[in-house]
Amino acid sequence: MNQLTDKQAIRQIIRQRRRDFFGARAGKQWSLPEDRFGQMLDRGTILASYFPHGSEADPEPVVRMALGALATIAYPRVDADGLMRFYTFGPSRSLCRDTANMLAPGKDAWLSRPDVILLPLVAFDRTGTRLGQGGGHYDRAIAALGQLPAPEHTAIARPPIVRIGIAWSVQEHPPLPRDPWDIPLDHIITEQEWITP
Ligand SMILES: Nc1nc2c(c(=O)[nH]1)N(C=O)[C@@H](CNc1ccc(C(=O)N[C@@H](CCC(=O)O)C(=O)O)cc1)CN2
Ligand SMILES: Nc1ncnc2c1ncn2[C@@H]1O[C@H](COP(=O)(O)OP(=O)(O)OP(=O)(O)O)[C@@H](O)[C@H]1O
Repeated sequence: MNQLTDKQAIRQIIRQRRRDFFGARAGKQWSLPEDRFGQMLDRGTILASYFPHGSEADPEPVVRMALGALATIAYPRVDADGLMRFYTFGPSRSLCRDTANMLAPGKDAWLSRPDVILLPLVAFDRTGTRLGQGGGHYDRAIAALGQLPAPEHTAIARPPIVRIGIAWSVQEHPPLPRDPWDIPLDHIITEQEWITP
């Protein structure tokens, strides 16, 4: 099997597992297995979350922690040019359906550059490989953010964006295929544990 069909086969298996797990869970609520945010989140940090879809894990416990630290929350939006960007809510706090048909901040939202990104995923492995929906949205968005110049008047390079996968424990898979464009995760948080490859 080549890498492409490999990825697709794994997506099918894990999506089914995720649906079964989600369907059987009486309480969909979960809490963070441990608080390791420490220095990661504080006033002024921009944290990108996402609106969960279907049986995806809900990043709500992480968002609640971030709001407590006075961080700002951003959400992804797939724009008409097919590129995904991150936005914080504008004055109207309106939502729209983006071109991927996901809930997203509306027209007046502000384009932003997150410091920490929570990534939805289909499957992950312990080395930080992430298998998403197959659109390549997150890999392309993070690659584009990395190319932005540092803020004006500073000689200091931007710190790298921290990437945290959010998943149910059943989405773990033995070593996944990794393509050259796949940007690895720094951490994975499940309802059971915090994994740092
Ligand atoms: N909650 C969430 N928001 C997100 C993403 C995501 O994966 N999850 N994305 C990540 O790139 C972007 C949108 N891209 C997407 C690309 C494809 C599909 C899709 O085809 N979904 C299928 C399968 C769902 C399932 O069973 O798991 C579907 O809706 O039928 C959805 C979103 C941005 N926002
Ligand atoms: N940095 C990049 N530049 C150009 N193309 C890219 C980049 N990253 C990914 N792609 C393209 O996106 C396609 C899908 O990639 P992949 O299967 O890894 O998606 P995914 O990470 O599972 O999806 P998603 O992030 O949307 O959930 C690939 O065919 C690849 O060519």
